Amino acid sequence: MAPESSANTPSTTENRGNIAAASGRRASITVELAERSYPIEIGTGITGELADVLRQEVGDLSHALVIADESIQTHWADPIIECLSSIDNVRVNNTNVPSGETTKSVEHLSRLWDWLLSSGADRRSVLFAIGGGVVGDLAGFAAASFTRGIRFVQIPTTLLAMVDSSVGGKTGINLSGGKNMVGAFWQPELVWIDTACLQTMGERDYLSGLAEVVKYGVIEDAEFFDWLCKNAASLLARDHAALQHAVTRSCQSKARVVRDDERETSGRRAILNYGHTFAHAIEATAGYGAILHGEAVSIGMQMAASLAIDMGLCDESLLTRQTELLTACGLPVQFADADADKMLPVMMRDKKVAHGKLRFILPTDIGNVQLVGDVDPAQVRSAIQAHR
Ligand SMILES: NC(=O)c1ccc[n+]([C@@H]2O[C@H](COP(=O)([O-])OP(=O)(O)OC[C@H]3O[C@@H](n4cnc5c(N)ncnc54)[C@H](O)[C@@H]3O)[C@@H](O)[C@H]2O)c1
Ligand SMILES: O=C(O)C(=O)C[C@@H](O)[C@H](O)[C@H](O)COP(=O)(O)O
Ligand SMILES: [Zn+2]
Repeated sequence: MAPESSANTPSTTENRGNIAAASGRRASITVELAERSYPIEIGTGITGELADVLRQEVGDLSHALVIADESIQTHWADPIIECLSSIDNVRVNNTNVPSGETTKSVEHLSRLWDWLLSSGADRRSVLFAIGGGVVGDLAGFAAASFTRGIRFVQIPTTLLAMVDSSVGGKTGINLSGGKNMVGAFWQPELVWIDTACLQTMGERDYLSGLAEVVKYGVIEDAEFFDWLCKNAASLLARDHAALQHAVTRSCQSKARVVRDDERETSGRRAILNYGHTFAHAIEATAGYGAILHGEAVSIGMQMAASLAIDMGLCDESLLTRQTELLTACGLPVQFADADADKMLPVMMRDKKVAHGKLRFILPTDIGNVQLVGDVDPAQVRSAIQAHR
């Protein structure tokens, strides 16, 4: 076992303090990245406030290119388009992509490039991604690559996208052999989170988002982990106040980590990958979409915790507490079809692999993780077997 970095820094008042009340109803968090800094605005039923925020945050807006998940076009994208059209001298084009993980593909990316071209997009145009993580990742990469980069705005409509994928600028698509294998770091101009969207989500997709919320508690926010243990029932009931707190706290966590290591070079940002080496292999081997990303992350965090116990990094009580919280959140904690023979070759393509060696984010206690290299593949197999 080789701990490569103690990837955590203690939480301080300073780095918890990046939140401000933007209005009576909205909270605002800044992702501090010098000239690439941008706000995350969080509230419920706030579409009426978007035009003013765009005037403030996205200057020189004359052409909006709206890419929305087809299933939320009427309910959530149309009101945004109405708002954009109400801004003086703004031309709006709109297209849809199909729902589901298989849309994060080179075929859909290529169609979006052609659509951008035929819509007359130029370097002053602004792309709006409305939907879950699939749309955010795909449309974000279209923005990163079209004419070598145009501005974009993230309008996440799923819990997972609100707490994780819309923030931090990781964009990309899948290859059949591996998740997110082609992409770019490309930060948005603004993340606009209206938690009202969560009320129309299907149960399975909604619960999937809770896995990434639990992740923040384990990797760097023990106090939030305890809050989640006490408030899981309110989150399951989609209580507005509980959601506002969970989304805000998660975005604060993500903003802190991204500020400290935007491009995952120092090891700090890699903590957001807790459970993901296993999760991405589960998703790819099960076939994209069969197991949702958050479900795979839940199972992957269990496997990572078992690996950490086996390596003497933490004790059993961590796994017990994590299992209890994930179960209370209605998430799976095992995967009967997990096949180490199929998963290990996929895991070797993980982006944390260095010099041909697997590296994992492993917990030492709730709120603390380490980037650990040179792990014995036999122990990785045992961790997979432990959660079948
Ligand atoms: N870029 C990042 O940092 C990052 C972080 C985490 C996850 N991800 C990626 O995000 C993806 C998963 O995102 P996801 O969970 O949002 O999945 P998703 O985008 O597939 O959305 C889940 C489902 O919810 C539907 N939907 C969206 N909004 C809705 C609403 N308000 N009401 C009803 N239905 C709605 C969609 O049509 C879809 O069927 C994965 O590809 C994962 O790899 C990226
Ligand atoms: O933002 C990050 O950094 C993350 O790792 C967040 C993860 O939840 C997310 O699933 C991400 O897409 C995984 O990135 P990858 O680099 O392992 O593909
Ligand atoms: Zn993830």
